[in-house]
Amino acid sequence: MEDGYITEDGRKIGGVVMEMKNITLRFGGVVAIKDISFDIREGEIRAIIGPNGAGKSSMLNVISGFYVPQEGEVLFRGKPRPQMRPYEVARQGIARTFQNIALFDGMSVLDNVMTGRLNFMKTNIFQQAIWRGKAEAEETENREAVERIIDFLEIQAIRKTPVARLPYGLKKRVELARALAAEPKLLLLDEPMAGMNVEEKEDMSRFILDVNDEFGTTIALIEHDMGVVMDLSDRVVVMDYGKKIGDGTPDEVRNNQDVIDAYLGVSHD
Ligand SMILES: Nc1ncnc2c1ncn2[C@@H]1O[C@H](COP(=O)(O)OP(=O)(O)OP(=O)(O)O)[C@@H](O)[C@H]1O
Repeated sequence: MEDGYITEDGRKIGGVVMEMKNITLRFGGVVAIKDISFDIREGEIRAIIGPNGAGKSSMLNVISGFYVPQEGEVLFRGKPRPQMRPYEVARQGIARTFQNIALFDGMSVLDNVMTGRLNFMKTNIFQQAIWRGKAEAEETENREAVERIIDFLEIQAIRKTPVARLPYGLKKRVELARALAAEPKLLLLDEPMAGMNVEEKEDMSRFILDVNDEFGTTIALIEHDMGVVMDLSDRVVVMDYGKKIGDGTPDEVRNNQDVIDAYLGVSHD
């Protein structure tokens, strides 16, 4: 597994992109993450699952660089990473979605997805005033990239619709579109299927698989519901009460007694 592995469906998974080494994260007296280690490989769909309060969101925030753990180390492409501002995270090629949808409600789908391109907009307002041609070329390029993503996620019909008018499942898809507009190498999804009905979950699963397949995007996602990620993920980390209780392929994890107990609510301390 040194340099990667081949999945059952024949996809090549590369070397380690991100490594979490003995991470411990505390909030005052609460230990949200206790001495957890795992890695994420290039091209992989990696899920972190666990019951309520297991520490998944905290872990996603450590991966994204928003939280710095009190103990342990996060290596991104082999280098330790410091706490970072959101734009610095974006420049590293990392984009994320949020559990509570974070879109601009009054703006159209198209404009919301455009905000994902901010890092590609090089000309500033003064350059735009004196050098209109360059600004226009840049705008065209960004619009084309956004339209491609809108087509890819099959949201053409709602491109001009204000986000506030959309049903929940579509809002989640628009959020995914905005994250993709940043052309991330690593995409972090925060409970992408939470609150969705069965059909919406199936759609979202298909889009996640398509994104990974089409763009080769490495995807790390956290999810409460064990069922939905099993068909989707290459490898799964299972957390419970801040600890890692399982890590492996979906089949390995499904048959792990600690995992079964955690999901049935059996205490194991
Ligand atoms: N900002 C914070 N301040 C204090 N405690 C926190 C904070 N964030 C999380 N916690 C605590 O850390 C523990 C792990 O929470 P976390 O939100 O990471 O779990 P989770 O697995 O994402 O839960 P859920 O599935 O309910 O979203 C919980 O006990 C929670 O109360």
